[in-house]
Amino acid sequence: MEVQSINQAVAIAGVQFAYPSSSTPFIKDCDIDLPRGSRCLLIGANGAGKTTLLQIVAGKYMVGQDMVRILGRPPFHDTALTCSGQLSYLGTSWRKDVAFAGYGVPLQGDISAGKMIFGVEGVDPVRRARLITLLDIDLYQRVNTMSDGQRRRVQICMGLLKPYDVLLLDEITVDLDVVGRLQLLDFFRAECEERGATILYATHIFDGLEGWITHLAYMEDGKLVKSGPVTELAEVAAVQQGQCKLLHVVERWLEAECQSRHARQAALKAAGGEQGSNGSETTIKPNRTPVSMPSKHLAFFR
Ligand SMILES: Nc1ncnc2c1ncn2[C@@H]1O[C@H](COP(=O)(O)OP(=O)(O)OP(=O)(O)O)[C@@H](O)[C@H]1O
Repeated sequence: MEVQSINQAVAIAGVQFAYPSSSTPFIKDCDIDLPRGSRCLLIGANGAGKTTLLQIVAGKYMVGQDMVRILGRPPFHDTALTCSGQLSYLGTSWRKDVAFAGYGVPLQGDISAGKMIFGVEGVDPVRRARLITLLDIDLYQRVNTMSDGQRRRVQICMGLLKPYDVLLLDEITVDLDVVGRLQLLDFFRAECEERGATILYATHIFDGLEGWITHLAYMEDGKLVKSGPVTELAEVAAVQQGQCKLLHVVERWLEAECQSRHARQAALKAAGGEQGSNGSETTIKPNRTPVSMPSKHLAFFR
């Protein structure tokens, strides 16, 4: 890998990763360069590999030291990156991990939100107060009496208490109401513009993201098929100029992906074989439409 510019926050180059249950790499051909201060939207169909890629970038899986660099350092090998909070990951597994291990406080327990939030040491009180207000947290409410969305707000608050340089978000706003989500997006934008923080955000909810994102990365079956600054992606640039909706652009990409998968499967079926959605293995993806299942299962859906 070339020497990284000091302005580069995230550098992903030639990353390859296979889950232990598979002999072939699922993640491949993924290159992303994000300068400091950027906000990159990571999108793709269910099962495309967004969470896997985010977890690789978060240093949860080992890949070659040159394949992923965060602030010039390899996240799996350089554990100080995550321990210091410079690299932070908030996602669905974070919900499970932090619920029982984060800061030694059980998030499902009979404890007030305030006790949990104020239990985190070394926090700037101004930042903490700003987050509590922003996320509209009732400090006196016990977390075991909270709704999913309220508990989610406490989790997000705790995850953002310490300022990060690079933040990885995996569908964290899914339980939030519309206003809460938009306010959080504004907070993130300010973090990027004022402090030079960098955000990589995987989501299926595009509301409020037009004009928010600076970069986009679209994954298909473990590969990045479109990525770069929004100004360099013609269809997304049109979104930024208000000519169309991001939702509709992504919908077109997903439909095209689906159609080409079906065409591949039909061709294989005609040739007498069976193939999985990535064209290399025979699999059933439970979150795909029935049409993508091997032909022997289609009978159930006819
Ligand atoms: N621990 C694991 N072991 C083996 N395969 C896994 C594991 N975790 C995920 N996968 C597989 O990797 C693929 C990508 O999953 P991943 O969760 O990264 O997708 P995603 O794009 O985040 O999907 P979604 O939008 O549904 O959250 C899927 O086919 C999934 O079944």
